[in-house]
Amino acid sequence: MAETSRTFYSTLIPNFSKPISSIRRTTGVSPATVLKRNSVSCSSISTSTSKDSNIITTNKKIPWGCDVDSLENASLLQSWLTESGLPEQRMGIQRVDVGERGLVALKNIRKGEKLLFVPPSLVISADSEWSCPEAGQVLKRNSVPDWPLLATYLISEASYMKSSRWSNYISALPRQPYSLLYWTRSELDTYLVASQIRERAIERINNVTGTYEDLRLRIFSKYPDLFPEEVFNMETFKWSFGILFSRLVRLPSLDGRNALVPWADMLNHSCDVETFLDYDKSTKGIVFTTDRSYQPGEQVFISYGRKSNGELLLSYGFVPREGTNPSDSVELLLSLDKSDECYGEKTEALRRHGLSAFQRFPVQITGWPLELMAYAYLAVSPPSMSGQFEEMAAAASNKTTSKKDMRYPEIEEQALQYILDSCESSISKYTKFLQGSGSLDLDVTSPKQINRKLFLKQLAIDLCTSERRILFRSQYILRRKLRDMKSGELRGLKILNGFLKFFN
Ligand SMILES: C[S@@+](CC[C@H](N)C(=O)[O-])C[C@H]1O[C@@H](n2cnc3c(N)ncnc32)[C@H](O)[C@@H]1O
Repeated sequence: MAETSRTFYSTLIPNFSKPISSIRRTTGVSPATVLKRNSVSCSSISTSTSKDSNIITTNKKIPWGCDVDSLENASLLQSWLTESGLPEQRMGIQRVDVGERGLVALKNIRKGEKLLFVPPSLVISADSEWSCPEAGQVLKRNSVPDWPLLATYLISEASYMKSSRWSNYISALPRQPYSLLYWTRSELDTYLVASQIRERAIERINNVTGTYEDLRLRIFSKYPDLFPEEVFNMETFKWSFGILFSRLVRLPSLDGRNALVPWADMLNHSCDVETFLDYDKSTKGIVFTTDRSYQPGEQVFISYGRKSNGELLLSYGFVPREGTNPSDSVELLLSLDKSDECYGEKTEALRRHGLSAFQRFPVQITGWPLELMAYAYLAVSPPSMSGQFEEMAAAASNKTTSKKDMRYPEIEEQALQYILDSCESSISKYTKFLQGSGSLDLDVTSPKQINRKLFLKQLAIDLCTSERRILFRSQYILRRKLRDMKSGELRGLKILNGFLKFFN
């Protein structure tokens, strides 16, 4: 199975590929259609220009969905799926140790077995029928891409409550999915100050906000009967995008279609398994093939993809235990020195290859990518090497196939020292956060807030500990390399001195 088939899709939301224009008002929408909907107040949205602008500050409850651990709604979902054609399963939804609710083996499951068989009729995709077909037609006429289309679809169906065919599915979805979308700006600043995931979360929140604003301006405001603001607002979009980020799956064997797969999306992630959801052409259903055996009562897992702990926190709201994720990585921020006399020239070369004077690169416990090394060469290279700036920038951008293993022995030591300095400055930020995290200001008058704070703090501590561990490893390797280089140089110098003495 292809790698991509296994991943819960979590890239940033695509922007509209072309401007949505020439929208005409449709007629013939029955007001009763709108009245059937349940209203959602948008009074909780903050549009202030404060530090928290673009971020919803109050988490008003969504009137659909359930508590993240509700088994009652999950069993209603199970009954409805069975009535709707889901074949008998070898797993059941239960309360679990990892991920609150999950799928548990009911029988012995062998390694290599195909499980699930969710038929395409029970899958939500961009082609699903709308309870309000006119709303779907408007979005399609305006070429709204899959992600915003599905986010709108989910809200639309949720608002139809029992009249939607997906009502049992939506009732079993978490009312507040775990995701960094639900962290306020000040929570991100406080708890993720050391981690580059903070930037990724801010980018994502801005992306979701921007996507909603785009839809509102270009479509919703022109069709208020189809998209009333009590239903289609920032709060409901935050919910639907939170659901998509944590549950949408990409199915390569169905032309890479993005889909919500009820029942299959009750499976939790484990870093120890390498099995992913996909459409199986022979059985005509969504399946996954087990890569280990399970005893009755054991929780069954899939993989959400080879993601770092930071990426798992960003989309799914959890951090695996330290040292258990072989795909873990930390993003290291590198930058050009503004006082470098070639700063302008280097920045230009980077810009031509889609990079900037500040760039993040992933570092793994096993090492760092060639792109990072190329960026470091560029950052430290002297004016005499300006003829090579272009190839260094190209290699840093990963867009070149040639010169992948480029080496510049004359500046290698400076380049490694530059990476070491960046690593150490990042380590000191993590250490400062981790040392200070014991003395955070907890509000003891509000137990709910304490729980939230403690919960977020624990996630941040887990993330920062795992990210710092990777940096410590890089620091060790870099120091050793530099020491070896220096002792090599010293040995070279001694040999040279010996020669000189001999000839003298
Ligand atoms: C696709 S859903 C899985 C079903 C989910 N547990 C439920 O009850 O709806 C993904 C969510 O499950 C939880 N989850 C999945 N794997 C997890 C893990 N290894 N540790 C903790 N939580 C996990 C996270 O809340 C994540 O956002």
